[in-house]
Amino acid sequence: MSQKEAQKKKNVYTNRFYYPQDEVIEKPFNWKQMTRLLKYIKPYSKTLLPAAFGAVFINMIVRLLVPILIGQYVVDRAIINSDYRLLIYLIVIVVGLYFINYLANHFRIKIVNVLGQRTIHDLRKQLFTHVQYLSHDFFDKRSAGSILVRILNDVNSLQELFTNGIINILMDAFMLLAIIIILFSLSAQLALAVLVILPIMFYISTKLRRDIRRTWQNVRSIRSRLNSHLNESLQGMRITQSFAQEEENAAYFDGVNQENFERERIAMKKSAYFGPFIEMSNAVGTVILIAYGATLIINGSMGIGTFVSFAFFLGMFWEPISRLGQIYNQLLVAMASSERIFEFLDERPTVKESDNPIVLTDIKGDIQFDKVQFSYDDERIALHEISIDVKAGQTVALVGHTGSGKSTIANLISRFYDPTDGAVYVDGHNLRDVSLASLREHISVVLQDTFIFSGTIMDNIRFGRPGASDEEVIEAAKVVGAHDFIVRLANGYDTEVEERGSILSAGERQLLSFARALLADPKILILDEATASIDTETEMKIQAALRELLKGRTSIMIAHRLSTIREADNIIVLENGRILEQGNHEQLVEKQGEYYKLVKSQFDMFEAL
Ligand SMILES: Nc1ncnc2c1ncn2[C@@H]1O[C@H](COP(=O)(O)OP(=O)(O)OP(=O)(O)O)[C@@H](O)[C@H]1O
Repeated sequence: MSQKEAQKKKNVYTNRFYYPQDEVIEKPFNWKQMTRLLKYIKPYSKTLLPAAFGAVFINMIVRLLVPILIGQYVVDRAIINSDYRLLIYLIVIVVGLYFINYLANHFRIKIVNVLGQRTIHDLRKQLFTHVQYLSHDFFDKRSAGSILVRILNDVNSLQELFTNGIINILMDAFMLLAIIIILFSLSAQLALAVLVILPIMFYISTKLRRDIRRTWQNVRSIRSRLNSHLNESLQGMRITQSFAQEEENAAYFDGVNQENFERERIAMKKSAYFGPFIEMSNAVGTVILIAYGATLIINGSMGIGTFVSFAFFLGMFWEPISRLGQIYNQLLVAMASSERIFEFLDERPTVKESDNPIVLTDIKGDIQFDKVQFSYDDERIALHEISIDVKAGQTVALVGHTGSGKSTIANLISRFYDPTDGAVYVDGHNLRDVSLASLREHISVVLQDTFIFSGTIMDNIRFGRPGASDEEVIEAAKVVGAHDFIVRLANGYDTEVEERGSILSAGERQLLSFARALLADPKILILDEATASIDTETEMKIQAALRELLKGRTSIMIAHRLSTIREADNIIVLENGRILEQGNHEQLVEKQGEYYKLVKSQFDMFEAL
């Protein structure tokens, strides 16, 4: 294989799960964004924040005091005058100060970590809650993986900033200033000589750090792709095996895995430069200190005590410098992450509530579509001037070829989208004027692919009405005929159903979702009937369960089974987003139109009639 072909193949393997917008790892510093980020610390501005600053302040004072005590008092007074008494006092004071420093440091680390964790927790909670309220079109445009990356990785990458960054930036800046002032006041000549290398050192270390940080960001982004790939592969394992695609799948995995290896190798290599570089700058400073400092002592322009204090302060000097460089880089990364987080937070639901929405406390269940036009993407029209009138308690079957607009009609009743033109009414209220939560309280949607959450069977049914008692859950299961199979499971209602309910059969999952819907006791039921062929016995059970479920409700069924369609009060036949005809089964069969043809072709009509 040529190199070009190999690269092309490699790209194919690594381009899956690639979200370009999530790859940007740094952005220029932006004050507005920073102020917005700082707001997340505000709730703690009267509790954790002052406590952290207090601890930092004590720590700084001790660190600045000790070298002065040692140089100016231990060396220049106690040692030079051989004053043992003073020496012992001084040692006790230094020990005491270090002990206070230990306590303050311990306290600081603890508080700063809690502060960071809390802020991250608040931000993640806000982001998730916000995303949950976004309209369907938001999720249509994005893959679950890319949303996941923002809620997990981007929020995580702010953690370091909130944990140490913001506190350290102030502490280090203050410390640096204090050390420079002290160095100059101890010996301006020596300070100048030693600090000449400062700008070069700061420049190189910041650049180096940024470079290293970027390489680690690259590692992080490939890791999240590895996760997405693994997640999808495991979910789709049965399909992979049934199509014997293990080899191809392994090649995809290896593509991402190999990339991960390479990026980690580069990151490690670059990281290996940093520690030695700081040590080397330290060494250069020390050489200047010894060479020039000794000269100053010998020619009598500096005392030994001052030299000792100077050496201590110089030793403390490099740490805040290198940390400030690190924080600066952290800030740039935080800019990119926070921009992506704020982009989600600024996203508003396209389906908006009016300022004074009508709260639907009790409804009858009438539904009207008045010349509804709808398009998902402003290009293709999914519904053309649809007018439908459903009376409370009626069952309406939507029938039509795939893509004809059946699910779209169902989506508009729940107001997951707003019509582009025309209006949908429930009990005479335009859906744009009613409160979303109160509307959806009266509607239950049973999808073809029933979603089972991890938890027990009991929890899954109770999802329909979280306040329901165990007895009510069991009663609902009995009415739809799910009770029998549930009690046969290992732990009955307490059986855990992980992994989207894979321990249950399609028919059982369907019955479970009926029980869930019945428990919710909605006035309007939207039901996407499963197309999966199930055995006649289950089919009959489901049919019986359906009859129970439909009693006293307005029902919109996306129907596939003739048995269901025949019982509907009204059958609406759709084609390319238009209503072709409507009526009950007998009327439509008599008409010998599209419905007749559809039934004939799909359901082996002659036998059924
Ligand atoms: N989220 C979406 N974004 C863009 N277009 C969509 C979306 N959902 C559906 N469509 C398009 O709208 C049209 C109607 O789709 P709809 O899902 O309502 O059909 P359907 O009759 O329910 O089909 P099926 O029986 O296969 O479920 C189709 O052309 C489809 O491609």
